[in-house]
Amino acid sequence: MPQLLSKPLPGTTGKGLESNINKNEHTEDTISITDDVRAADYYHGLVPRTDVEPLLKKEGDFLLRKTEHTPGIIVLAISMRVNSNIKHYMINQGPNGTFYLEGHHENSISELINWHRTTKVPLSSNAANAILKRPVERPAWLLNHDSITLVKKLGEGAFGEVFLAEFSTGEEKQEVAVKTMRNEPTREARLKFMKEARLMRKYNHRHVVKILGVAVHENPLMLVMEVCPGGSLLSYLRKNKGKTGAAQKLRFSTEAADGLWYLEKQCCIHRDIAARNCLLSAKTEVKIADFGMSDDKKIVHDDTLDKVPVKWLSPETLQGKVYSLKTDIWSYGVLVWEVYMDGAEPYPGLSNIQTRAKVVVQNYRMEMPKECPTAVAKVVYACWDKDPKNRPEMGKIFRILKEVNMRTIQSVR
Ligand SMILES: Nc1ncnc2c1ncn2[C@@H]1O[C@H](COP(=O)(O)OP(=O)(O)OP(=O)(O)O)[C@@H](O)[C@H]1O
Repeated sequence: MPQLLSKPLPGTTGKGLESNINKNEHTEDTISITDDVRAADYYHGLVPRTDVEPLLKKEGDFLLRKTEHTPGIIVLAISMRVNSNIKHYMINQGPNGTFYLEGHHENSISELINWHRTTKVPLSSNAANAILKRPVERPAWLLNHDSITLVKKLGEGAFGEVFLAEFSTGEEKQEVAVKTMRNEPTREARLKFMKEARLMRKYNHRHVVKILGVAVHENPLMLVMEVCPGGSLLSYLRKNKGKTGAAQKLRFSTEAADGLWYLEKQCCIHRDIAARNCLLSAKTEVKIADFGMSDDKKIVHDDTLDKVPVKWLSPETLQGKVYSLKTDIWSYGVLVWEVYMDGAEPYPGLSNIQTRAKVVVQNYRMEMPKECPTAVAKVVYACWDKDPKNRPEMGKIFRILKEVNMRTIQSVR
């Protein structure tokens, strides 16, 4: 029985900042990620197969990555395209410290890979075409921990902390925000983290937070994104209670609609639209953030309904556990309510259970405050139509709000 190459990831013991994260104290997570492996262009770290498969385009394209072989057991594997499929071959370690796939042993992993490349000996005797041809380099979004310096904590999420950080690319340094994954993430948590990053990579819009990449070579996993110095829209509204003007509230609502319209066109169901998940740039422009629950499907069935934002969810989602773009439209209505109510908690005084009963059974809807323009209030009520088919699309909402903006500007003149 071959010995597995790598050991389970132990916890990080680093002390750093206000948390126990320090980029300079790398987790000694495996016995074999030696410098030659770490430095190899084709070493991709702990990246799920969903992320590497699109990179392996031609027969013989290959890369090296870490993968969770069985729960808690991390191994090194060569992923490659063979006979139009993607195959993953685990690297084994011999008792005397050598590395091998089947029969041939070498003293290091890079030597083993070189040997298979130059001799053209297939990686498996069962796959004559499993011949290594072209090493696939790490894509630009796969970052090194060394290029990220954490500066200060900005906030905390369910999976870890968010930091202000400095990201260096060669000579250039850039301020970024880094979402970290608590140490020793479960496989499920790690896959969720990578999925969030994978979705964010697809989007490019001025009202959607941009991702620069992920650092996954070691713990803690890091998601590097544009920094939004204004913090969350919710905390801004609360801090500026009674001071946020009508024009600004309309702008916040319009910009959020713009970002969501873009996501709607990309077929992205965000699933957690709320003021707490909108961030503000230095110029207080709204950026839709937190894609931790999102999916690029038309419909998502999620049986868990555990820890869900009940007060932001539509009746059919609460009842049928089904999420669609129309769920986001409903949540957008709640977001606009939050904006016009200076960040108040929706359904004041009601618990989640009471809210659910009132919304689903009694068809109760919150009232929009008087200061909200009639056209905007009408949009919100349309977003809260019991029948998802009657809810407007985001493009229409954006156009209506834009028109209200124009009328406001003209009346001021
Ligand atoms: N790009 C960013 N720029 C500035 N601050 C940010 C950024 N991203 C997050 N933050 C801060 O960190 C806090 C936590 O963000 P995060 O998205 O992890 O938390 P969350 O909303 O609880 O998400 P999750 O549900 O995924 O745990 C935010 O409320 C915000 O204050």
